[in-house]
Formats: sequence, C-alpha cells, structure tokens
Amino acid sequence: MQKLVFLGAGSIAEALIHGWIKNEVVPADHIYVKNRSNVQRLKELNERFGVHILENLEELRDADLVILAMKPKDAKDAFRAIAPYLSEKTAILSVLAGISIETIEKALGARPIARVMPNTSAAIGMAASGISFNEQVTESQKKIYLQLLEAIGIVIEVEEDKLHAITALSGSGPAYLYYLLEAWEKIGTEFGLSKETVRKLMVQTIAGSAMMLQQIKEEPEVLRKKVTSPGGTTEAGIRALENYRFTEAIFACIKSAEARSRELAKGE
Ligand SMILES: NC(=O)C1=CN([C@@H]2O[C@H](COP(=O)(O)OP(=O)(O)OC[C@H]3O[C@@H](n4cnc5c(N)ncnc54)[C@H](O)[C@@H]3O)[C@@H](O)[C@H]2O)C=CC1
Ligand SMILES: O=C(O)[C@@H]1CCC=N1
Repeated sequence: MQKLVFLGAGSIAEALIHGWIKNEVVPADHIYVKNRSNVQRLKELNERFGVHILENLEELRDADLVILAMKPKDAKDAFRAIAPYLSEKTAILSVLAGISIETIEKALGARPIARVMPNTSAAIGMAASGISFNEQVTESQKKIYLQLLEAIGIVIEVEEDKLHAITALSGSGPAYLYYLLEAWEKIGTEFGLSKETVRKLMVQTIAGSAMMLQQIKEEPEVLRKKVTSPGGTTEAGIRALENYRFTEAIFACIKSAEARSRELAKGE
C-alpha cells in the first residue's frame, strides 16, 4: 500500500502512526494526515514522524487506505465530506467507537472495510485490538489488515456485535488501569512515600502481574490466592474491596461503557 490517509489526527491516530513507523510496517512517506482545523497538530506529526499533511480532500483519490480516526460525533460530517473523493480501490479501516460497518457502507459505498477497536498502547506495539470485516474484504486484504494490527500488538477477529464489549474492555481498558494507578499514587503519598516511588513499584507490579498471566498459564484466581496468605494483608485488602462491592463496580463500569458504544452506534 502506497498511500494511507488518516482522517483525524488525535491520540489514537498518533499511537497507530508511531507503532507502524517504529515497527517498520509502513514507511512514514506513505502516511498522510488530516484533521478538521488544527494545522499546528498536523505540523507536529509531520515534524515528529515525517508523515505528509493531506492538504485537500482531492488528494484522497489515489489513497489505498483511509483510516477513520475522528470522534464518532464528527463521523457523519466527515463521511459526507470525503464520499465524493473516494475511488473504487480505496479501502477503509475504521477505529470509530460504536459506528457500524453498515453505517460506513451506507455513507461511503460498498468497499473493503475493517472495523477495528485498538487501544493507545499501539504506540509501543502493545495494543490489544478486536477486528471485524465486511464481505468485500478478500482473504489477501484480510492478511494486510491483520499485518497492520499485529504490528502494533495483538489482534483478535470477532463478530461485529462483540466489538461493543471489546471497546468497553480493552479499548477503554488502559484508562481504567491509569485511573487505578492514580488512586494508588494518592494513597501511597498519604503514607509518606514519594509519588515516584509508588509509580515505580506499582507500574512494575502491573507489568509483572500481566507477564505472570502470560507466561505461567494459571487462572487469575489461582494466582490471586497464591498472594493471599490466610489472615494476612491481602485478605484484609480484598475484604475491603468486597465491602465496597468491587465486582459490582467493575461490572457497572464495563456495562456502562458497552452501552455507550451501542448508543454511539445509533448516533446518540
Ligand atoms: N483514544 C483511544 O484510546 C481510542 C479511540 N478510539 C476511537 O478513535 C477515534 C479518535 O479518538 P481520539 O484519537 O481519542 O480522538 P481525538 O479527539 O484525540 O482526535 C480526533 C481528531 O479528529 C479530527 N477530526 C474531526 N472531524 C474531522 C473530519 N471531518 N476530518 C478529519 N479529521 C477530523 C480532529 O481534528 C482530531 O484531530 C474515536 O472515534 C474513538 O472512538 C478507538 C480506540 C481507542
Ligand atoms: O472513550 C472512547 O470513546 C474511546 C473508545 C475506546 C477508548 N476510547
């Protein structure tokens, strides 16, 4: 693919660009970026990664792949603006939360479309992505899409309806973990530790726990129980979480995010 155009130059676009260039999957010279109005932001991406700035929509005509990376609320306007400039050969990769393949097909015509839900860890090649394809995607195109996503982490193909759940889990997931770390830092400093010390310890704790799950093929429950000495500190901590209805809070979190993804699909 010679020309990949990002429509939307925000955080997820940056993460994908960073991942593709760093992992040498797509040369910077093949990447173009466009946003709505923030020219400074485009210049910043140009200077940082060497990607081109798409000056006008006419230049979409020879694009091989258009990546839809604006906010879902801006998608309708964007579709209307770009539809006249897309040629038959142009394929689509959408990262829009909620917006269905059917909606994209209706707006941009029947063409190869991959709907992807990555996360911002794409920037360091550690994304967890879900992906669905429409019927126009051939087996060889599928391989190219998967290659693009595997270059920035892991990717799992699912039926499209499940992307709402994936959005709520791994799409938003990094934010939940950062939020958890924010809380740990607050309480850690209340105990007189420096923020830097808490950060160092807890980032390693998150990374170590994730690696344990990956490398030692045991259930999280088994690993949790290995930490939890009878009558010990972990037991006391977990009891407090239970008192604050930890599982219910997590369920409510994921259900709310999943429901929001379904609302976005309806344009709400
Ligand atoms: N941030 C994240 O962790 C993830 C975001 N997503 C999805 O990615 C999309 C973008 O999210 P962010 O990067 O966080 O948003 P953002 O707000 O950082 O960036 C959105 C960009 O879209 C541009 N834009 C708006 N209308 C446009 C148009 N008509 N043509 C071209 N560009 C236009 C804006 O100027 C801005 O550069 C959303 O649809 C979101 O659901 C998906 C997975 C993870
Ligand atoms: O918050 C959002 O809507 C997007 C989708 C997943 C992560 N960020």
